[in-house]
Amino acid sequence: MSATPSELIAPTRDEIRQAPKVLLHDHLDGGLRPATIIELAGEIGHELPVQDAESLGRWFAEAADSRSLVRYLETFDHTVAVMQTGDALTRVARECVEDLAADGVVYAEVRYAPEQHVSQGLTLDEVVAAVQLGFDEATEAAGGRIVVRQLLTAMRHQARSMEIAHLAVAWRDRGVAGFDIAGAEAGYPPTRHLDAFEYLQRENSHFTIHAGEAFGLPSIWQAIQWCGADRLGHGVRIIDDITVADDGTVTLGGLASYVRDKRIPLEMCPSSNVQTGAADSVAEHPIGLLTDLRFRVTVNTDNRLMSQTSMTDEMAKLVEGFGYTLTDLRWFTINAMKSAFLPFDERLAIIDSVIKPGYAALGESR
Ligand SMILES: O=c1[nH]cnc2c1ncn2[C@H]1C[C@H](O)[C@@H](CO)O1
Ligand SMILES: [Zn+2]
Repeated sequence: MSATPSELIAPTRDEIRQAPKVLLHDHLDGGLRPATIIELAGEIGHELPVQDAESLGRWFAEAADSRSLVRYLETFDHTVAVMQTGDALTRVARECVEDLAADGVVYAEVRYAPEQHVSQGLTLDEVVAAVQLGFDEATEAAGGRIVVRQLLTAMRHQARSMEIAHLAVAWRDRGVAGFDIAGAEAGYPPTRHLDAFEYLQRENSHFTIHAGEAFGLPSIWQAIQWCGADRLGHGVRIIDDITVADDGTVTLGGLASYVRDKRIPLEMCPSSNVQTGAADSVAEHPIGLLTDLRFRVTVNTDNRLMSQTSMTDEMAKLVEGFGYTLTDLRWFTINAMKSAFLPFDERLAIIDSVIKPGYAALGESR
């Protein structure tokens, strides 16, 4: 069978932007517009390293470009500082959805840690409500072009995961689709929060765990085999359990086999991984091999501000690095939608009525 043109021709940036995209791993406090940070900081007297929006955007990218997750995470001090009131949270949430919709994202799960937004007196409940208000306002304004859900994150070095898990369950029918843990990985294994994960499992809830980013296989193994994670945030170090011989023969270890066999979704964030040192470049990112081996790979932004990126940018970089076509981008997108923490019928509806027609309109119809 001869290849169709879309299988041979690299999609243009404009085609990638138009194509429906699904985002499962995006931090609310990692995606603020620089101009918004400056305005909000001015209102509360928070001192920023630089004063104009363009330099601030550059500052975040350069400071995050540290080859160290711990140093990368220090940049969040400034974004979290300006997200301490209901109005600020609602604004940031609204702008996040506006930016994602303008980028052609049709479904997004956006995460943040409610416990980091209570320093000026908001309750955890008020934090979630303020974010939801922003999401609701923006999705309504977008006229149904985008569906957005919250994921509530607990910080792995803190001890509030059980509270946050309860919060996620309490908000499950009001816009919260799941739970996550994030923050410095080395020294803070997922099993530290085992009680929260066991509680969520008993509640039939969904959760993902940042694992296999700044620490290797033991973290992934714990996340899956002890904690029962539905998905892996990054999971890029699963590559350590795969060997490729000189003749090209690939051997999967027990954990890598399990992850692939069980179709455990990998929330891969190429640009972020280059900044934290988890990968040397996007073109050398393990996403290439993992895609070839048909792991359940998804493409994500992680932190649009710190990486100065978008879903279109991440996909464009992968197209450049690996020669991916619209067929591949559609595969990533359907993988992501299948892996969403949304009820099955709603996932299917978006695949059938939004994603497939969207790619077909661009000439990708298989
Ligand atoms: O890539 C990441 N790995 C671990 N933690 C992260 C990453 N990106 C953001 N975070 C942290 C910093 C944020 O303040 C927190 C909640 O979104 O999650
Ligand atoms: Zn992340």
